[in-house]
Amino acid sequence: MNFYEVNFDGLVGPSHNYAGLSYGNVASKANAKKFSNPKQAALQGLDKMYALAQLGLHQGVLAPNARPDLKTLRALGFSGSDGDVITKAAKLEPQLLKACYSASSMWTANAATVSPSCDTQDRKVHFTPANLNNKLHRAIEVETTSRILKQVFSDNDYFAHHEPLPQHPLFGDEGAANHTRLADSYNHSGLALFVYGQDNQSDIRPSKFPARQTRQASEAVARSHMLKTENCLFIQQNPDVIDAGVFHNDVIAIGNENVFLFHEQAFYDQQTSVKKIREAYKGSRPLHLIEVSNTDVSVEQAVQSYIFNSQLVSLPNGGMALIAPSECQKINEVETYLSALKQASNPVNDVIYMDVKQSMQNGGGPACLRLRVVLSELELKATNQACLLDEQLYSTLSIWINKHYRDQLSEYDLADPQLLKENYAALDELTQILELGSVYDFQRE
Ligand SMILES: N=C(N)NCCC[C@H](NC(=O)CCC(=O)O)C(=O)O
Repeated sequence: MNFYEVNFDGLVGPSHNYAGLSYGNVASKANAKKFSNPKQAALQGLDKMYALAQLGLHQGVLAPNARPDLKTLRALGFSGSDGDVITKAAKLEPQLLKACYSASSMWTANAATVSPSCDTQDRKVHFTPANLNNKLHRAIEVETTSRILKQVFSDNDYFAHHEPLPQHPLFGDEGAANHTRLADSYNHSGLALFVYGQDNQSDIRPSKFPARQTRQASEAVARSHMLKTENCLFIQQNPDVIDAGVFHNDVIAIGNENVFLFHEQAFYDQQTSVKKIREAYKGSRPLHLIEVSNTDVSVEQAVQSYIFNSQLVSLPNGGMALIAPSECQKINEVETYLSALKQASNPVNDVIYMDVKQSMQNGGGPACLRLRVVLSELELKATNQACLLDEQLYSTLSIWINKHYRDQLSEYDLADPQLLKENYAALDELTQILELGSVYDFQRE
């Protein structure tokens, strides 16, 4: 049976804004307080999805969380009408209001870890929604994200949904951003490569910025997903690059099928880590381990350009394409490296640049915006078809965005209770378009 990788991109929500909420994420801090353009952001994301669909790839859409998150604000003691809650929070705790207004669920690489059925011992596709424990604005995503995933992959014969890991720093889990699968092809069982920032039993950790993913979290996910021990590898990210702004492994490495592209300084004790990957890989096709040297692209350039946050996709007619952020074209060394990469003897034979600047300014490149789900033909049929992008859905979503989204948002707009009404009206309509039922708190009260 055929298996496909389906990219489920997060639709950028109508409250997309720059709040400087992510300590350790250089772009988030640098662009704090800047005006955002929600409509443009959502259209950029949708255009990326459409471009991939036009390459002949299966493309899915994941609905955003509803913002503002009134449930959290009410739990923190803000009471009265919805408008009262917003007004009081804006006055007394503007930072909390920003956290509850973040559109951060757009970065669905952090929505969950997913293991395809050819890797799991019960032959189901397993999902663990990420607890995103390190940041408040992200930790509040998990409940709704989990509901959405259950609505998209609802058939229990094919899909297994786990509870998120306990909300405690010991089990900080950031989902697929720290997980790569290396295999001969999507049809074959593969090596689940988990990259963690910190092992709670070791002192090797960054000194400045937080390590968001723990080894203990990755191990728990691998256990729940019933992966074979011999098919899992846990390696540590280089703490120094976390301190340089690499807050997830997908900012310094990218894998697809039998290709793994990574920076020379990506991992702790890199030589040993790479040796372990080579030994653990059981495919019969050659594994392409492509190490990018610091002379070709420095860590700083990698963080600025997000070269490793490209999507590496297998094309229907053979070969692979790298879907890179257009910021890569602004740094000579990076562009030169990418031109050489597609000429070199490896499966990557095309580089396609994509403009997702609105997301990039918050530290989210093309790969952050998508959750990869490898599905067999039958599993794909069992998936909510209203969430799969075709010409019709592309056009419906374009109209929906143009109708509901504001052109511009500043932090002061978050204090306006009218924004809440607009957002909820838009999302209510979206759940009908994507046939999700009542996934939002405001629809369930
Ligand atoms: N690399 C991956 N997979 N994801 C990128 C996530 C970016 C996100 N930015 C933010 O949450 C910024 C929000 C703000 O500051 O307004 C984060 O740091 O968690």
